[in-house]
This record gives sequence, C-alpha cells and structure tokens, in this order.
Amino acid sequence: MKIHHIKYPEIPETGGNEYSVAAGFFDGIHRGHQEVIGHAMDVAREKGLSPAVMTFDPHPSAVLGNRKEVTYITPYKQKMQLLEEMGTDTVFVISFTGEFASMTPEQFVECYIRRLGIRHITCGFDFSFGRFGKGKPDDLERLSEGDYGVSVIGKVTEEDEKISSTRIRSMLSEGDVSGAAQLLGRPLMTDGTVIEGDKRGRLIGFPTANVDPVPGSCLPAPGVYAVTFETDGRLHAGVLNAGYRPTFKDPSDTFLSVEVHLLDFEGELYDKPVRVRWIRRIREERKFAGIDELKAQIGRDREEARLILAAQHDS
Ligand SMILES: Cc1cc2nc3c(=O)[nH]c(=O)nc-3n(C[C@H](O)[C@H](O)[C@H](O)COP(=O)(O)O)c2cc1C
Ligand SMILES: Nc1ncnc2c1ncn2[C@@H]1O[C@H](COP(=O)(O)OP(=O)(O)OP(=O)(O)O)[C@@H](O)[C@H]1O
Repeated sequence: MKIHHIKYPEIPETGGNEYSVAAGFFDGIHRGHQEVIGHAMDVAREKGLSPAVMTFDPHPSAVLGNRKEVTYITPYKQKMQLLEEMGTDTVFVISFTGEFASMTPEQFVECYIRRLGIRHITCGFDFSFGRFGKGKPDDLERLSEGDYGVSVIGKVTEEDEKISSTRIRSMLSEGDVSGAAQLLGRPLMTDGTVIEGDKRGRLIGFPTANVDPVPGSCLPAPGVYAVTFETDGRLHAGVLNAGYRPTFKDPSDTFLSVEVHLLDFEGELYDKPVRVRWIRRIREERKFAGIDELKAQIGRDREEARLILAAQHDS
C-alpha cells in the first residue's frame, strides 16, 4: 500500500493514476466507516480505478482545539494496517493544518480531487470540509462538472443512533468495551510493548505483563477486563487491570498501568510487541485492605475472564 503524505499546498506526483477514494478522518474504522470505504472499493472495481482513502493527520480537533487531549481509537499505524487489510492500494494523508482547514470548497476540489486524479469520491452524509466545515457532500457534486463521480452513504446506525467515533469514545470512557466492539465490528485493539513493572505480581502469585500502549491510544476506563493478548503470532486468554493499583500505591501516583495476567502462559515477554483486544469489563479497580483479599479477588477475576472468553470462543 502506498502512503502519500501531503502538506498544503504541495500536490504529490501520482504518475497519472486514477482513483476512487473514500474521504474522512476514519478514527476507529467502525461499521459506518467500513460502509463508506467498502463502497469506494466497489466503485474502484466497477470503473477500473485504484482503490484509495483520503484521510487527515492529526485529528482536526487537535488543530481546531475543541478537544483537550487527542487520543485515537485506531492510532495511525493500526489505521493504516486496517486500511491495507480492507484492500486499499493508496492512502492520501493530508496534514490537517490551519491553512488546510481554511480552504474554500472550490480550492479543496481543485487541489485534492482534480489535481490528484480522483475520478470518484465516496463520503458519508455528514462529511464536511474546508473553512468552518462549510463544504458539504452537495458541494462536491455541484463543483464536479462531470470530472468525477460522487457517492454519499446514508447514516449507518445501531439502535437508531448514528455509529460514530465520538459515540465509541464515550462508551470506552464508561468501560463499555463490548458495546464499543458492537459498533466497531471488532474488539478495540491496543498495540504496545511489554515493559518492566514493580515485579510484585510474581510475588502475589499472579505474574503480569505490563503493557506500554503506543502514544495516543484511546484506552477504556480504569477497571478489570477479560482480554485476549496477541504476541509472537499467538493468541492468549488474559485478565487485564488498567488503573492505579490503590492497594499498593499512593493516591497521588497518577501513572496509569495496564497489566495483563495471562491465563495459560508462563515465560518471558519483556520488550515484545503485543496487541490487546478488549472483550468485556468485569469490575472497577478497588483498594483492598490487604494482599490476601486482593489475591482472592484476582483469582475470581481470572475465573470470570476464563468463562467470558470461552463463551466468546464458542459463539
Ligand atoms: C486481574 C487483576 C486485577 C487487579 N485488581 C486490582 C485492584 O482492584 N486493586 C489494586 O490495587 N490492584 C489491582 N491489581 C494490581 C495488582 O496490585 C498488581 O498486579 C500488582 O501490584 C503487581 O504489580 P507489578 O506488575 O507492577 O509488579 C490487579 C491486577 C490484576 C492482574
Ligand atoms: N455512521 C455513519 N454512517 C455513514 N457514514 C458515516 C458514518 N460515520 C461516519 N461516516 C462518514 O465516514 C467518513 C468519516 O467520518 P468521520 O471520521 O467524521 O467519522 P465519525 O465517526 O462521524 O466521527 P466523529 O464522531 O468524530 O464525528 C465521513 O465521510 C462521514 O460522513
């Protein structure tokens, strides 16, 4: 898959290729996004065009400043991997700058559709672009003069409400990872590396792999979760604690640890790249009176995770 990074006003050399693109930020590549991207690919096949995606980096809210801290359901690398798996040949990643954001719809169409060789553009019903987000799908049609086709995908919903990145982020902030998986069409995936912890886990009888998530990962609310843990091409069942370990740590310690106890694995994992898939929340993190109580609870968490993951496997 070819990735073109574009910074306004540059236009990359694409060797005369002609594209069918899906346009949008696409954080999460959820079921709504999958419909938009899937349609762009169908058109590419029908018309003999190259299947492509046009996306932006960073998230517009990082530049327009309406979100405090910008985290991603699918950080950049994972998003690229998912797009490639869906059959995308080319991705145009446009730097989302103040200058780009203030283009008129006419400028956007001239620079990023006509001059890039785009012959068909697919977007969702609420796609917007250009100054104040004023450019709408209708404008794409109005400005095309027959040079390119436009498809607008209607609202994809779950329980009568639009599936959106914002909705998924809000579910994650409440720990509802199974609800989020329903909208994503797959579980939330967190990529990271195994780092050293305080080595207390082994002492209490539950060794854990401490995961350092890739920067900018959008994590679910603190708590205990049933997860799968993929490393070295193998999938392990696990029970994860995301939190501040109040039983051992000072409340002023604000480092969020993400640690996974693997149900059927013992061995060395330091420095390995891993992918955690969040399956279901089990409970909140709590401060226990002592180690014995904590150990008993982790034992119950482990059994609950085992049942959740076995049921998921059977279904
Ligand atoms: C499934 C699971 C649940 C946990 N729940 C809690 C909890 O509710 N409260 C808490 O203080 N620590 C909890 N912990 C964290 C333990 O305190 C932690 O594993 C131990 O401190 C080891 O830390 P280390 O890996 O940094 O050595 C949990 C850990 C696991 C694996
Ligand atoms: N549920 C949906 N149904 C149809 N089209 C959608 C849906 N969600 C997003 N799209 C379209 O997919 C593209 C990418 O959308 P965008 O990245 O803004 O996603 P979003 O989920 O709506 O995000 P946010 O919650 O941040 O607004 C846009 O063209 C948008 O119109």
